[in-house]
Amino acid sequence: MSEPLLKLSGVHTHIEQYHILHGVDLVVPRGELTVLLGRNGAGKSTTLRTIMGLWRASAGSVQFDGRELAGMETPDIARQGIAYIPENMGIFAQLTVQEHLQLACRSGKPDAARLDWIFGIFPALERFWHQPAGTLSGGQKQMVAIARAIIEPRRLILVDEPTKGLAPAIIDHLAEAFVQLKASATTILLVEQNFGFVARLGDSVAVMDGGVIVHSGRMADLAADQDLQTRLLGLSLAAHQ
Ligand SMILES: Nc1ncnc2c1ncn2[C@@H]1O[C@H](COP(=O)(O)OP(=O)(O)OP(=O)(O)O)[C@@H](O)[C@H]1O
Repeated sequence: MSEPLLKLSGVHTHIEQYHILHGVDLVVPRGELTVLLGRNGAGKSTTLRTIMGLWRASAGSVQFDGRELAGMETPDIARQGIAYIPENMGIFAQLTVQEHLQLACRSGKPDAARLDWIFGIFPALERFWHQPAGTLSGGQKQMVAIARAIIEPRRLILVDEPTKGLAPAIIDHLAEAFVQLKASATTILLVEQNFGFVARLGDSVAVMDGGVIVHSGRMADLAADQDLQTRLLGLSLAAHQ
């Protein structure tokens, strides 16, 4: 098997006086969609922010294609070809869809073929191209956030709970978008709580609890094993209620 694209080993993160990640070991294989599951407060968002350098790892290593990211500044991490879509999406209400995508291009102008590919995935973005993002629905804003992340080719995309607060029809559309993104050989690390959404999409899965990874394996194995789901997802929920 080839070396994973991203590998976290023994990562600890402190936020002020709080010790949040307690030695995270996580492997993200190349070209796959890896899902990070776990209850609220398990440390999933902190893991993504630590990879991006938005929180500093206090110990451990974050290897990206053999290069150490821990200690690097966030813009340098992004320059490795890593995009991050935070839970709040970071959309600017006054800027149009066009302006969001232009700002995300180093050349200031999206590549025409790439833009056509994105419009194929999200036709609504072409329709609302000149509209301020503040006037779009939650699902359409999520599409802007994803489009902005992939307007230039990326090696790894980190996505934090893209389905949160979205209607089922929009979630189905997003699932289709992720299928197309995967087909373009982009590696994806997706944080989710919606198991139905990711059970079909994920290649590999890791489950977090209490700031550590408590399970990792193939998503197909977890999706087919009710007992394992209950033990990992149900039990961890019950234990913390
Ligand atoms: N800025 C902060 N200051 C202090 N504690 C924080 C901060 N951000 C997160 N935490 C704490 O870190 C822990 C992990 O939070 P994190 O957001 O990583 O969890 P999560 O698994 O992504 O859950 P959620 O789905 O609720 O976002 C929680 O106990 C949270 O309260």
